[in-house]
Amino acid sequence: MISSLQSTTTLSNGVKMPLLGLGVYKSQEGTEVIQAVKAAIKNGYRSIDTAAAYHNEEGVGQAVREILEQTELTRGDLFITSKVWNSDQGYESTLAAFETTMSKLGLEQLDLYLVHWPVKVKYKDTWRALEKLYKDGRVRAIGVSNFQVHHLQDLIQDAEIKPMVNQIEYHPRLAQLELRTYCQEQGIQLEAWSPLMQGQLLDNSTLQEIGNKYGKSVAQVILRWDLQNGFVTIPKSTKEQRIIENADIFNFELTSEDMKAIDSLNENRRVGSDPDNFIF
Ligand SMILES: NC(=O)C1=CN([C@@H]2O[C@H](COP(=O)(O)OP(=O)(O)OC[C@H]3O[C@@H](n4cnc5c(N)ncnc54)[C@H](OP(=O)(O)O)[C@@H]3O)[C@@H](O)[C@H]2O)C=CC1
Repeated sequence: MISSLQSTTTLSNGVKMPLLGLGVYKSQEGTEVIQAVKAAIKNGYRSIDTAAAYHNEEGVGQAVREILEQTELTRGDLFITSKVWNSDQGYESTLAAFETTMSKLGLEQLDLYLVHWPVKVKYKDTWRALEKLYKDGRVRAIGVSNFQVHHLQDLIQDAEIKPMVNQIEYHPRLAQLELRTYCQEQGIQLEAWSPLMQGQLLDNSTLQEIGNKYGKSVAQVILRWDLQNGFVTIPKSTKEQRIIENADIFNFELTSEDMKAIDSLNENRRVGSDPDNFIF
């Protein structure tokens, strides 16, 4: 149920994942990311989305440690995600990358580990490494990111464990309809990255009009639309006021007309790379 900032979705293996989390891509390692993560958790967030490629896992880990010392929260209250980067893909290299991530984070167990991008030829070996980490209890859930339907079909046909999550670019300009249907059929939880289209939708008049009806900002309208569409969402901000604003989405409900009006903004337009054509 979408009722509060602590609301969760249940992944296919029974693990509960918060519906809303803080993204930390481009949050600078050190003071900036530490302050953002602490501000988020102090204001009720329970989930943080980082990656080896963001070069801020040490700051995320430090913020988590400080929060656990300063509050009554326990490690089990928090949900930390990281991702294996493209140059580390392959079986042994993923296992090694995971150890580096864990020592940077200073954690014993990760909540969710994702294959960051579907690096051709390698992603199946990478997935076998994630399956091992899961079976060994090092991670509570495993998933992928930026996988298209054909990548998922290819992966699943050889996999022992189906991905529990697919984290994809998703916002009102990029509806991902086919992928969405496929993941829902397969029981794969969808998670929206760049939900605010990196700020590019904030002056959209349709979204502004909908927001005005509820006394909500465009960011809040989009994030609520994510949740009502069944997505976990992870907006990024380093500013406490916006971190609070982005989480204040549990006290209103978009009508089906609002949802349709937002759906109609789709242009199949990305701000990030195309998973079928990326070079990094
Ligand atoms: N798996 C993948 O390949 C990818 C995953 N991600 C994940 O998704 C997260 C979110 O995506 P991201 O690309 O960061 O972009 P978002 O769509 O979350 O937008 C972030 C931008 O919007 C600004 N912003 C945030 N909240 C507000 C607000 N309420 N009002 C006005 N401006 C606002 C932020 O600025 P400021 O910080 O100054 O507030 C920042 O410039 C990432 O941080 C990362 O964790 C992202 C890209 C790829």
